[in-house]
Amino acid sequence: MSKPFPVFDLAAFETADPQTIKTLGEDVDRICRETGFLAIGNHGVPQEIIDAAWGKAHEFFDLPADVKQQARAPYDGYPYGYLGPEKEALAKSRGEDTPPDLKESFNGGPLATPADVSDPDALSFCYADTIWPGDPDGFVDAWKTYYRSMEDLASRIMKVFAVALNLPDDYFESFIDEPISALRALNYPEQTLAPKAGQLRAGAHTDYGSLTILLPQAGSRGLEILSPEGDWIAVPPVPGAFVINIGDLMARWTNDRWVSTLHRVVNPPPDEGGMDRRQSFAFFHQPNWSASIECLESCRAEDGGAKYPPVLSGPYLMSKFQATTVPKAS
Ligand SMILES: O=C(O)CCC(=O)C(=O)O
Ligand SMILES: [Fe+2]
Repeated sequence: MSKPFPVFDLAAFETADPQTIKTLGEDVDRICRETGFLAIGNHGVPQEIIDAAWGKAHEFFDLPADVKQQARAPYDGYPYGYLGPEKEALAKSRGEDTPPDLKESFNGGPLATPADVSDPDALSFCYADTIWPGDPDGFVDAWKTYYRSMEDLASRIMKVFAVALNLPDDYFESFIDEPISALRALNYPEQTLAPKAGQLRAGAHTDYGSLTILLPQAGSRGLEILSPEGDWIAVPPVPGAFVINIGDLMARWTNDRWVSTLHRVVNPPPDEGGMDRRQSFAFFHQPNWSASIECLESCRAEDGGAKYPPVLSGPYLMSKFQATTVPKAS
């Protein structure tokens, strides 16, 4: 029997007494050791901000393909702008060769470039311009407002994570004060044609950063996580809540105490009339470009060892992202 999907009450945590905070932190630690997926309710992000961004993304995906292409990423491996269907295979991030994912997406990076950034890779990759669409009207404002809300929510969740790891609640602050997070609106188009063998809406992958804040379409199906027992289990959208999951950098920070769980988005079953379109938002919170992600002292093995060498947040992200690009057919 699968356990009910855990929902964490963020406002309750933030206003609780020290003993309750500790207990809630222990709950989060347990969840992050088991699956690293939970829902965050009572998060305080205004519904109007969510609805506005969601609606504009929906209008954008409804545009004809040639109009969407006007906002396309200018070359393969460019991180932002519109990425049409079959342009990325997430399973390739793990070295698995699959047909490209069926999803299309619009991607946007940090809203500003800090004055002290000079690394050419940082400037040409994560601080590259977002290629904004001209249509629909109001898209950019709604997007930026949602992005800011996610940035703020992510830093509040990082405080919960610090407590869950028995660290001072501001422990991660200096690693995430110039975050290089990206927001991705995803659309899984209606499936009128049978997929190729092994082709999914989004192939099995782990996320790369510290944490992801997902907003799956209300009532939709398709998101699955690999359970510790090795079964694919459905993650249901939780009304009024965001689904969050930890990424690879959090697993590295904690020496795999916490798991960056494999997940995927499967095709709707054809025998249930399921060709349905599905939309989602994924906010990938990513520590500062040059933050060194190194095993936390409290997570080291008894002999002081760590499973992974330190990595820099930005270069790690860049290498993972570029591995998933589907090169143009020549
Ligand atoms: O659309 C979803 O529900 C999940 C998307 C996802 O896992 C991703 O983009 O990394
Ligand atoms: Fe993901």
